[in-house]
Amino acid sequence: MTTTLAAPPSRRPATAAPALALREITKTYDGAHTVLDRVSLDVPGGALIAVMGAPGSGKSTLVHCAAGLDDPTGGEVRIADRRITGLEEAKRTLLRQGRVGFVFQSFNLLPSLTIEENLAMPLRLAGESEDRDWLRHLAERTGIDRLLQRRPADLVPVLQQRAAVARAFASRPDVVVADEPTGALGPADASEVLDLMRSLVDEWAPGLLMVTQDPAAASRAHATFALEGARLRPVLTSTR
Ligand SMILES: Nc1ncnc2c1ncn2[C@@H]1O[C@H](COP(=O)(O)OP(=O)(O)OP(=O)(O)O)[C@@H](O)[C@H]1O
Repeated sequence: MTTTLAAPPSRRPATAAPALALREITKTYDGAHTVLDRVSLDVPGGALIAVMGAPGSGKSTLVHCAAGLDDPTGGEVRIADRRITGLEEAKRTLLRQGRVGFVFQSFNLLPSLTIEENLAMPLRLAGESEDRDWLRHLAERTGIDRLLQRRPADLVPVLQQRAAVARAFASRPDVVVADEPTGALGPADASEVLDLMRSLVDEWAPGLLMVTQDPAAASRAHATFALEGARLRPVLTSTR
């Protein structure tokens, strides 16, 4: 089953391909342990899609395959209609660096760099020139503009995650993937970060795929799916 959602208003043309498309993705470890079984999903630009699942259900595997960090055993992943599956490693890395942003549970900011340098890193990796006006705007929009010369360890967790969210959007990616983005935060801080991610998706219109065990996180999504028994099924939730 392919689940297609009507994209909310966005700056992407209505005819554009989904920001992220998973087609019949299968992932089997050690030739025997099937974690994803013919999973299909469209993430349109301007949509935040949540996938919930118990520990060990395959959420990280899904994110890794979707973002081109890992190749599925079968099926196809397309990012803005460019196939990422089956590409040789160097080409896959190049595509990922330019078109995919990442938010992790543990922030994963580079500790030796300032926040400003962390924000600029995706542009450098993608071989783009450092657009200082854009980075300044990004920092203001994510509420970290006064912290650009600090290092990650100087910031409380919620500000580190704000900076990580800013970094994820820095290269103006087609798709952002978030793996348990609220897992290291208390409820109030989690709510703040979720509101930020949702508002950036609404404003800048990448697709955002978030895997989480947190029902509060899923409540910010345009649509929610459950990963169970290696399959995805839609979940009815009230969205905000
Ligand atoms: N590289 C690997 N080699 C073999 N098995 C793996 C590998 N990565 C994950 N697995 C197995 O695949 C299953 C799904 O793991 P995954 O980390 O994707 O689940 P998850 O839902 O993200 O779990 P959690 O919420 O605990 O992080 C688990 O049984 C795990 O042990």
